[in-house]
Amino acid sequence: MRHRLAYIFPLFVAPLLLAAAGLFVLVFDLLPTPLARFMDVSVWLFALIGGLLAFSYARTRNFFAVLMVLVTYLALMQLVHQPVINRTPAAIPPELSYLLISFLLPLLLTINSLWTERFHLLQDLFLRLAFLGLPALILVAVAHRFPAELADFFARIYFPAIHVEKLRMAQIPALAFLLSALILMIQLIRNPQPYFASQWVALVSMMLMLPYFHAGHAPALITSLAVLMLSLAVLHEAFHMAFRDDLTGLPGRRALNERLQRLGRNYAIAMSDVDHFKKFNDTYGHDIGDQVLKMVAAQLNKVSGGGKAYRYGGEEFTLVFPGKTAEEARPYLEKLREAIEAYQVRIRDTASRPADNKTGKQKRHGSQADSVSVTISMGVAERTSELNSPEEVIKAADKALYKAKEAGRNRIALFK
Ligand SMILES: Nc1nc2c(ncn2[C@@H]2O[C@H](COP(=O)(O)OP(=O)(O)OP(=O)(O)O)[C@@H](O)[C@H]2O)c(=O)[nH]1
Repeated sequence: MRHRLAYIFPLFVAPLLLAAAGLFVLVFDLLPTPLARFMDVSVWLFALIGGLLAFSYARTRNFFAVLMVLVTYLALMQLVHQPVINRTPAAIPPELSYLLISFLLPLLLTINSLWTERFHLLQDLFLRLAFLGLPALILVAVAHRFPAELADFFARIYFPAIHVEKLRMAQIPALAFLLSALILMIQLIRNPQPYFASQWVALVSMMLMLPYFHAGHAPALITSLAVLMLSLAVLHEAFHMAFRDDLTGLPGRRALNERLQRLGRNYAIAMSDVDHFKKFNDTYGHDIGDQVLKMVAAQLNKVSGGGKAYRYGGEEFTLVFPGKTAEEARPYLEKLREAIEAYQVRIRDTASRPADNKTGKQKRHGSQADSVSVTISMGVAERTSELNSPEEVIKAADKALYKAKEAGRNRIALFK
């Protein structure tokens, strides 16, 4: 859980900074006039950029999140702001439109984010449009036919004891926002992706903005920022895909190559490899092999002493220690080796457990029931006058790793 939080926290940085900047500007009324005039355009501009980015990376989920935030803003302006402020006539009473908007936004965003991209791009777009448009159309039709009843249903305070007046929102929409925020947070914890973090912040920002639909440039500014967060999430995800290893979440080979180009004059590099992993895979199956690789990666990711872990490929990992010699890096590596040796991975994949109950019981017997462990070997080398490029240091670390394997595995060898 702790290593998961370490992945999740950075995902919030950009969206929270944007939200905080928006709030700061609004509270202290700092929006310069030329920029304020740009606000109405910026909603469209950011939505266009976000939509195009999402579309070109085939992220239909992001595309619809951007679209829904944009439609929410337009509906708020046309169906609530205009009739209330400019007293233009409206087919549905603006109070009811407001209630419907504040209910539909969290509902549709949640359906959209629970729905993973599974189909062909156009098929997915069409299905989403139909499934997300349908509840909205039904509610609009009911609103035309029974406006008073629907308004009463949405605006009624069902539980006065837990009503939060400060939210300035009826209980059903508030509950929809709360549930949506909860579901998104669970999705984020289970699957740390920039999309969920950005959508969470965008959702909360939109929720806080809705009651201020009449307040100058506030709706346009907050909507622009929400769309910008969702657009940045697409870029962040593209970056993740290119630089992060999908299985372990560690930076991958490409990120390592980038890092190697920026190392200074002194550094140590360790190559580490899971011991007898082929046999492990053959015994427990590839899925449990994957679970073990994730555990190894999570442990290596905790490296201290200024080191950084990368997945080199397969069951091989690289640790880079800028400014350290191999001897200086050794104690930090030793700590990792010990932690991995001691770690018991619980086997969650029931399919790969022994099928018959008797064998299963035998396997589960004893204190180590349903868990497995592995060891790793490491080879370390440092930059010297003979090894003066990162590639040469990696080759030397690989040679040392081979020595560690030959010497019995579950140990660290220094290149000499
Ligand atoms: N489950 C799983 N296995 C992988 C993955 N990548 C590589 N492997 C397996 O890792 C194993 C590596 O085997 P070897 O390099 O021969 O290592 P070994 O001989 O078992 O062990 P040592 O001699 O101790 O290095 C192969 O069986 C690969 O299929 C992965 O992403 N997931």
